[in-house]
Amino acid sequence: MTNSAKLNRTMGLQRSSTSNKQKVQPITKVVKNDENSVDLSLASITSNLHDISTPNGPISSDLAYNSWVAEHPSALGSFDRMMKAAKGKRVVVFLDYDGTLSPIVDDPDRAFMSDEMRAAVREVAKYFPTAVISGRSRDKLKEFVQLSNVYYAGSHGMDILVPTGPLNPCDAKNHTAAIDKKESDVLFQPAKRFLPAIQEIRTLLEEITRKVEGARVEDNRFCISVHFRKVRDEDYDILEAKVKYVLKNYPEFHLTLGKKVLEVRPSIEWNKGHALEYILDTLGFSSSSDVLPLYIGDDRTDEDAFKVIRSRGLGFPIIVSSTPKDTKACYSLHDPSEVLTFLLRLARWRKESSSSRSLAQIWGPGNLPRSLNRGSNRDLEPLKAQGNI
Ligand SMILES: O=P(O)(O)OC[C@H]1O[C@H](O[C@H]2O[C@H](CO)[C@@H](O)[C@H](O)[C@H]2O)[C@H](O)[C@@H](O)[C@@H]1O
Repeated sequence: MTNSAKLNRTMGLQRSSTSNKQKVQPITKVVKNDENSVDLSLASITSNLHDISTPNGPISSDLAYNSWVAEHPSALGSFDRMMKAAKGKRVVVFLDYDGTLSPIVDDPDRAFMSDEMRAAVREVAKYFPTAVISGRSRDKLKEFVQLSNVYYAGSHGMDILVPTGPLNPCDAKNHTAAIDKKESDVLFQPAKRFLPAIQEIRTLLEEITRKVEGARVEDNRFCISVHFRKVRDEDYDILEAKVKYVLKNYPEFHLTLGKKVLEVRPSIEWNKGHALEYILDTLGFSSSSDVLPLYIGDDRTDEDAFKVIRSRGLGFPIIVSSTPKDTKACYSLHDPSEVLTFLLRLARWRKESSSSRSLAQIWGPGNLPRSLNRGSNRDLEPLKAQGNI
C-alpha cells in the first residue's frame, strides 16, 4: 500500500451518500474471479489508468482502492467517531469467520485463527454479546474458534445455538432441544427437513467431482461447499457444469458463489441477515431501539447482514477487503490483522468506559468532568448522522 493510501486509511475518509446496488442472489452463471471483483463505477473511473506506470509499478490499483476507501472509510480511522455514536447504545457484535477472523488459505481445514485473534474475540465477548456467523458447519466453527463465551451460527445461519429466550411461536417447529448442550440452550435449524437430500447431494458431488483435479467437497451440514481454489482455470467450466448437473434433480436447492467456492444451499428464505435478526430477537433485543449491531465480514453472504443493519437504521456494517468491492457495508477493514486491532480497541474502549461509568456513580449524575461525559443524543444514530442511509 502506498503512503497516501495508508494516510487515507488512518484518517478514515468520510463516506459519501452514494448507494450501492449489488444484490446477493442465487447465481445462474458464475463469475469466477470473485476475490478481485471491482465496483463497476470504480472500474469505469479507473479503466484508463491501468496503463499508467510509475518507477514503482502501476498506480491504478492503489487509486481504485483509495477511492473505494473514501466511500467505505476505515473502521480504524473512524473508530473514535463510531464509538462516540455508540455511547449509550447496547452494542451486539457479529463476526464472520473465514477471511475475517482467519486468513484465507488454500486448505479449508487449515484456516486456523491465531491465538491473538482468539484472545481478542474472548475479550470483546466479555463486554458485548458476541456471535460468530459462518458458512462452516457449526461444529467445525466451534472447533476453530474454541470459545465458550460466544454464540455460534453455522451453515450461513441455518444452524444456530442460542440460550432460550423470548422465542417467536411461529418458529417453534424449527427448534430442537440441544441435547449435547446446556439445558437452557436451543438449536434453531430452519433447513432441518432438507438434511437427507443434502447428504445425497454431498455423496453425488463427491463422486462427480472426483476426477477434477484440485476440486474439494466440504460438508457444512446444511450446505455443501465445492472448492475450486486449487482447480486449474481450464478445468473450472467442467466443474461448474458437473455441480449444476447434480442440482438438476434437486429443484429445492440452488447455487451461490463465495471466494473460489461454489455453495449448494436449500432454497429457503434464510441467510446471515435473518440469523442476525434471529439472534437479536432471542437475546431479547428485537424491539429495543437502542441496540447497535456491529457486523464484520468479508464475503458475499455477509452482504445480507449488512443489508439488515442498514434497514434497521442503526449499526455498523464493516467489510473486510483489500480490493474495491461493491458492498452494502459502510466501513472497511483491510484484512484480518486490522480486524484484530479493531476488536482489541473495541474491548479496550468498553473497559475504559465501564470504569468511567463507575466514576459516574461515585461523582453523581451531572458532576462528571467534561472529558468523561457521555455524548449527546445527537451522537446516537451513527448511520443517519453519516448520511449513510
Ligand atoms: O462465512 P464464512 O465463515 O466466511 O465461510 C465461507 C466459506 O469459508 C471457507 O472457504 C473459504 O476459506 C477457505 C479457507 O481460507 C478457502 O480455502 C476457500 O477458498 C474460501 O472460500 C469454507 O471452507 C467454506 O465452507 C465456507 O462456506
